Amino acid sequence: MTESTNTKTRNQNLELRDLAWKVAPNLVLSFKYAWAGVSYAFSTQRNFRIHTVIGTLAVSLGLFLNISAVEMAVITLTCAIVMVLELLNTAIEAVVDLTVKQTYHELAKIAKDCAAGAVLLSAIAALIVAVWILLPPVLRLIILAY
Ligand SMILES: Nc1ncnc2c1ncn2[C@@H]1O[C@H](COP(=O)(O)OP(=O)(O)OP(=O)(O)O)[C@@H](O)[C@H]1O
Repeated sequence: MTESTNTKTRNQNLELRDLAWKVAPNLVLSFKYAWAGVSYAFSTQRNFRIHTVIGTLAVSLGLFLNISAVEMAVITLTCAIVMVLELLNTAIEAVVDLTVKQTYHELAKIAKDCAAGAVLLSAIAALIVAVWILLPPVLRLIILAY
């Protein structure tokens, strides 16, 4: 690709970006919009609230049990992945609804089902990780108590 073709493509991309209703002019506003996305998901998506509560409980339990730094990192990352995928699932649902409105479309179904499947797989993985890491110290604590 020549230099002029590169410049032309870059200019076309910038023009397309101008089609956004609003572009964040600075970092603070970028954070504000990102936080608005998280707040929206929390207030409208029951699953996101459930994952937030379970994630907070898992991380708190890890801190309480004084597990190792690596184990703590694995628990935190696994919980974060579930929540990140839930946010992406919400974003995909919104874009699909925007595109097909209230009409049935096989591709809309595939997009939504796959996005939901991604959340499901990550939640199963998170459950396995939590049982693997948190269950042994919890059991030890129970055995010590009796
Ligand atoms: N426009 C559509 N065309 C075809 N199928 C659709 C369409 N909209 C929704 N569906 C089907 O209905 C299911 C639920 O869609 P919906 O938009 O209600 O997601 P949801 O229940 O909010 O999902 P989640 O619980 O993951 O947030 C989808 O997984 C898909 O199978």
